Amino acid sequence: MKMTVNRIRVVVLGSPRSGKSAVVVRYLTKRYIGEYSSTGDFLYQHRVAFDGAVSEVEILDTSNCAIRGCLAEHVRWGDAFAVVYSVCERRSFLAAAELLSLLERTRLPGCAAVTLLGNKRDLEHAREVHAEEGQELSLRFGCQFYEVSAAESCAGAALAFHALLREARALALLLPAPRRKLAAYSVSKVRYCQGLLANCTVNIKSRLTQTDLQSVIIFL
Ligand SMILES: Nc1nc2c(ncn2[C@@H]2O[C@H](COP(=O)(O)OP(=O)(O)OP(=O)(O)O)[C@@H](O)[C@H]2O)c(=O)[nH]1
Repeated sequence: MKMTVNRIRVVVLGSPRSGKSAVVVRYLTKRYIGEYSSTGDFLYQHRVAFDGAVSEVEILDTSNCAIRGCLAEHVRWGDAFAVVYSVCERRSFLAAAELLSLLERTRLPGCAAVTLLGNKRDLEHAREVHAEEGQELSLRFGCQFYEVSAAESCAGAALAFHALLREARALALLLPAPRRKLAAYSVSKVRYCQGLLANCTVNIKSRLTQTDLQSVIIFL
């Protein structure tokens, strides 16, 4: 039997409409859904097994948190961060750089796993940010980097999240919790999805079947 070693909290940050929800749902359900509710944050729970151990993973898909004033709280809450931008929108890339800078300033160095995701790579004709620029930014901040397309395939999102979780788990094993956490976090501001995306079925503007929801518990 596999042993549960830890809980990993992942925060997904990025500009509005960069595709945060699309990437998260792609990873969790392997499905692409065109439109999502943008009214608030969603907390997803799932369980992953890799490298002979199980982790309980919480993924916080944020929306407009800079405007709503909960960004700092999210940054304290997370163990791992996926910073998403759209390769078709330079402004979202600059915002991603700001977010990486914020993470560097507010988290102890090397104490949080971070990945930079350039989404919408399927829209090559509308590209405004070259892959090399994403690569350079990730090197500057010492984080992982992937270009993905939530619309086109689930492979990129799965690879990126898997690598992020692996790094987060390694950090959790190496560093005691007080060094990773600078403050406790209240979940009162997020809609907590007990069970399998129970709340999200109402908010995602396309219906997920019960089978889809069950597939949220995935084993990598
Ligand atoms: N072509 C293409 N469109 C995408 C991709 N990912 C997301 N989109 C579209 O981009 C729009 C925004 O996607 P969302 O996932 O809602 O973006 P978000 O960052 O969660 O948006 P907010 O919640 O407003 O911050 C939607 O119309 C999606 O269908 C992608 O990989 N390729």
